[in-house]
Amino acid sequence: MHLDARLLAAISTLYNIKEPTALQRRLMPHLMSPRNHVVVVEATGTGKTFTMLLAMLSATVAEYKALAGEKKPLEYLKMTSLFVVPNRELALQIEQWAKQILKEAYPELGGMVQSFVSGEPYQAQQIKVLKRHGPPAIAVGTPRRLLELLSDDGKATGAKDFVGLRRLYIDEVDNLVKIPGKHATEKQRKLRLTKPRPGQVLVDTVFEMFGLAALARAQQPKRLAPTPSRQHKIGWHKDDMAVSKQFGAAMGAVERGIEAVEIDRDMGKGIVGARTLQVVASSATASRALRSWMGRRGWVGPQPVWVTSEAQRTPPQIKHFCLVVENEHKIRNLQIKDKSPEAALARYREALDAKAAWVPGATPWDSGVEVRSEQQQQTVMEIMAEAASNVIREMQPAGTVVIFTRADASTAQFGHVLESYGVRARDIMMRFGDSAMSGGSEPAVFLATEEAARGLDIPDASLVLILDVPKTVGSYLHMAGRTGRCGRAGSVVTVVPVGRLGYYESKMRGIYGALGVQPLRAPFVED
Ligand SMILES: Nc1ncnc2c1ncn2[C@@H]1O[C@H](COP(=O)(O)OP(=O)(O)OP(=O)(O)O)[C@@H](O)[C@H]1O
Repeated sequence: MHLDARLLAAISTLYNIKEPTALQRRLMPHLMSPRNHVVVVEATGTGKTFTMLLAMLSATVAEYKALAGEKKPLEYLKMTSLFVVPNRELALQIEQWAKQILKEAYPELGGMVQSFVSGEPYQAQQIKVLKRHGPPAIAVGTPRRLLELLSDDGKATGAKDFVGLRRLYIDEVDNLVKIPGKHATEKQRKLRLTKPRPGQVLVDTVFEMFGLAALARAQQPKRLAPTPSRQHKIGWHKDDMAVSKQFGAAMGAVERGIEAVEIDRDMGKGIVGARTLQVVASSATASRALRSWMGRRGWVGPQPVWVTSEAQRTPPQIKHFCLVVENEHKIRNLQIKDKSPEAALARYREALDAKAAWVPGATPWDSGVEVRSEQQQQTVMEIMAEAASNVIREMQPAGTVVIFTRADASTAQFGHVLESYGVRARDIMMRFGDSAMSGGSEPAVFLATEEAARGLDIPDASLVLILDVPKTVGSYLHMAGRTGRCGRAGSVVTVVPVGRLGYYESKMRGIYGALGVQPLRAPFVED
């Protein structure tokens, strides 16, 4: 199957995309083969999400044309593709891309895509669309919201709609399932087993519904919808444990479902050429543990196609800087370790002295977020805001700035403090409603949290500021990856407190080491 020519013309007009990237050349043929399950693990900003959407649109347009050509009712095109993403912002972005592309290429198919996310005014709009037009061909949504709708068969959508599902695309898969890491405690592991994340529940539920619906279709065409007691059982918000207990059976049901679809040669009446449910999972960070977990669970079948390179997970053109706040009056560049034995001995002596002189809670940096007093939090915010405004002034970014705020400060609170330092910033969500972000020549500045910005594409982002110690290497990689998109230049400045006995500073060294990147010295800061 080839990519639809009108869709290609549209992305050329809209985004000036003329040539496929190396990743797209490798990935697209697999996405376009419905029998292939695919796992994509590539650096941030390489076009994974965009390519998945393009394949989904192209396949759906082809199915639309086939049905229209045979004068078959278009309702068979309901819920053929499901795009699951971890956050509302990413779902809205994908929907926006899809609507822009369809408006340019196939204006009559604009209603083919609908996002399903939590919060108003989105929920009211979704229900209105579902009531008026029924489920869309392509649903893009967050797990929690999709589960709510799925378990609400009467009002919105339900298992019966899944008989036609052909594509299940899972973006940022590691964030959706969050399997316990290498160093997780026994308690954390148990908790995740008994309380799986909504993303995991959703995917397992979809498999089950798809399998059961296809099976029911093959055997008892008139009884597709699950019984009310069954609907209750699969309701996430009512009893997620009940759902998790059914997981074991889920994949078996899918296999049987697939067989049933295969046996039902007459499926052409309802589904154009559907034989299997194609599953595609992607992320810039998918650990070995996650990959084997997906394999064991059968999410991507026994032999998925792996599209991955051993290249750096962080784009090589991104420049990394790290500033360390020692106290209210001193900020400096991260010290790069001299690895000689003399230097190691000197560091050891310094650490002993520092330990002897250390007074618990003496500075805001010493205490954890949860025990920091209000006054201390305010001090930390002031210092970070001042540092952020200085970095923006000194670096003079050519494009948008994205600031990741500290975990203990709400973006609204921090925005307020930042404004007193002359930087007008808005929440990242505002990007969807208001394009006139910056006044005059000032760059647009957005405030974000790690969770809300996962996977977001801000093509002209040229500076990312991380005002906290990233939790993990993966956290840093995804935050940093909001810049340097698709080969463009970008800088990332992380501002961290020195931490108790230099702990945060050495954590940053560890992160850079794990990613194989060398932080640069910011010339505007004295060492
Ligand atoms: N062939 C191409 N040439 C130039 N730009 C492209 C091409 N294909 C996609 N792009 C652009 O590249 C960006 C890709 O963003 P996308 O979100 O898909 O990347 P991603 O790999 O999913 O990133 P992340 O890992 O951060 O989620 C988009 O702005 C898109 O317009």
